[in-house]
Amino acid sequence: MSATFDFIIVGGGTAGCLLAHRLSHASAQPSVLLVEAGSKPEGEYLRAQSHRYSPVALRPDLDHGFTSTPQKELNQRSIVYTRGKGLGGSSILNFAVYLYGSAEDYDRWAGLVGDDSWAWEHARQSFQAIENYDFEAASQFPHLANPDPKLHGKNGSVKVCLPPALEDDIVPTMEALIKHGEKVNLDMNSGDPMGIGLFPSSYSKDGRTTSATAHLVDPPSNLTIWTGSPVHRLTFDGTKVVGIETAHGRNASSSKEVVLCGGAIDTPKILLLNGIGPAAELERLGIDVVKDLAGVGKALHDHVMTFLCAEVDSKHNNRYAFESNEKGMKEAEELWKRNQTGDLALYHSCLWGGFLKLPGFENWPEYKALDQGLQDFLARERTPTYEFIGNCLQWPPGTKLPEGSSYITTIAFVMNPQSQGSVTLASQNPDDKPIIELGYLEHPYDRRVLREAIRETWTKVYDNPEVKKHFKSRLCGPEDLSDEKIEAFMKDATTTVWHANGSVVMGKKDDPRGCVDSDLRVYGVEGLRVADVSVCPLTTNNHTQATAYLVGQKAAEKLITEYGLDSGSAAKL
Ligand SMILES: Cc1cc2nc3c(=O)[nH]c(=O)nc-3n(C[C@H](O)[C@H](O)[C@H](O)COP(=O)(O)OP(=O)(O)OC[C@H]3O[C@@H](n4cnc5c(N)ncnc54)[C@H](O)[C@@H]3O)c2cc1C
Repeated sequence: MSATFDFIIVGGGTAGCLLAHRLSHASAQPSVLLVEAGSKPEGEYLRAQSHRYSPVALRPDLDHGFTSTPQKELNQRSIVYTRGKGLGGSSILNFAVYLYGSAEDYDRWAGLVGDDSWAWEHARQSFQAIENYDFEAASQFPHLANPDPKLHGKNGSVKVCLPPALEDDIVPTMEALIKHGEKVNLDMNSGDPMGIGLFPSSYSKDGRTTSATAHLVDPPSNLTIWTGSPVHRLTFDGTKVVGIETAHGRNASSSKEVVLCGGAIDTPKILLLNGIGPAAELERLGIDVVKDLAGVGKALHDHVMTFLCAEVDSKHNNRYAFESNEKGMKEAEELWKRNQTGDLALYHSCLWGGFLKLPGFENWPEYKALDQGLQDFLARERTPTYEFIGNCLQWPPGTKLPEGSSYITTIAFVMNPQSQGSVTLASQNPDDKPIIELGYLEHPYDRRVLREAIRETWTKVYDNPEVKKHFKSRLCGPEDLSDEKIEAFMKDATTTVWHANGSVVMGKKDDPRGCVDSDLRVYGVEGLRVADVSVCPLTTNNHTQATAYLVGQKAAEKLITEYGLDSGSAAKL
């Protein structure tokens, strides 16, 4: 006989751990089962700032190991599609940028789904409930970062922090850009992301916060956690979901609901395997249809980016000298282990950049061809056309530089991508990886944005006189800034930001692509909700972990209120 829980959460990732925490701490103490495919990750190297880019390489066991189909617009390249596996999900191995998105995103989200609880004013309160913002770090650079404490939370579990120290080149480079006309944004998480600024991150002086380190410390006795347990089957009573079965045949029943938090690739996979999706597609694979739902696995959206890297003289910065010095690196590891200080707390601890408009975008034919509602949204003051990051890993990684040289890596991103991909099943075997078609750059608007964003980023940073005087050579970038050369470069260099979303999209009842309603209930199936970034009806203008936390928080607020689990919490909505 299987054990029965009030709620079963499938996927202990970014959204899933937060949801498990909130539900299990509600005053009614509902019984909650959290079922995670991967392990409970341990290990010091997941923790230092400098390692923000390396968990995937160091711990392949924490990655689901997906690869996309060959991409038509990217010279038929396939993209390695990392997804976190283990308690914490993708928050274990993401690059830790912590940005909310624009107020415009949430207001548009609310409008698209017809539910004000997703609008900015409510989203802002939910963001505050999630975070524990460290203001001390910011106090050192008040002209570059000065968030208003009233707009941020102190009582949440996700530690959000501005960098406590900056590498040598960051302040001068930001100041050089500001001198040449860039607006500085003192709080990138105010709902207005426009301008350049220091990006907060989910690193604190204690290291990386994952959703598991934030939300699963000391779990209460009414929260049961199964790891190493990929869920393959949903169990049904007619069209009502009443439980789950894992790959190893372990069963559990739900007396209230099952909530899928498997992320933008696995959640549609679980639905499709269990007969919820486009009927014709399921029948072709011999899967019995429980609910014909055309949008499942469709509308996959993602941010794309290209790295741009230049060799500079080492008077600009000494990142390369640090990274290429094995002895210094070992000492830094020792120091980090001893007291979380030293070079590993400095190098790559800070990402800075900007969310900006591309000049003249309103006149592009690619913009004018979009529907009017979208054009209006893109034209709003707080909606960026592109993002750039001002310093990142050396690119291509491992490039050897002569003594006296270092590097600056910038990144250009497309915001509000219009290209669409899909997640479909390769077979009815749950062990088979799904087919991930990303559709990158297939929409002409995205190609235009990326082309102009590359030109703007390159010009803004490398042609700035303060940077140019240190410039030595191009390590990664277009041969020149003509349309032709940039477009050729895009085909070779465009890659993912791993922000997949929208594959089980939230929509109004009459929206043909809608899979869940604004309370996250799967249309036409009782007892089943989805709470992860697969529900996003638009790709928010940020890096998506904060959006995942927001969806987890909203799911908790809605379930707690609906089931009357915590009388005090109703006021929060
Ligand atoms: C390499 C990388 C870098 C990134 N960098 C950033 C960044 O710097 N800043 C930022 O904001 N965002 C970043 N992101 C994106 C961000 O981390 C994700 O959008 C977000 O974490 C997704 O959260 P989620 O809850 O939807 O899914 P996830 O956090 O991926 O959680 C899904 C969970 O479900 C589990 N699961 C899947 N299938 C099953 C099953 N059948 N049974 C049981 N469990 C299952 C998975 O193992 C996983 O634990 C990055 C992502 C990656 C991969």
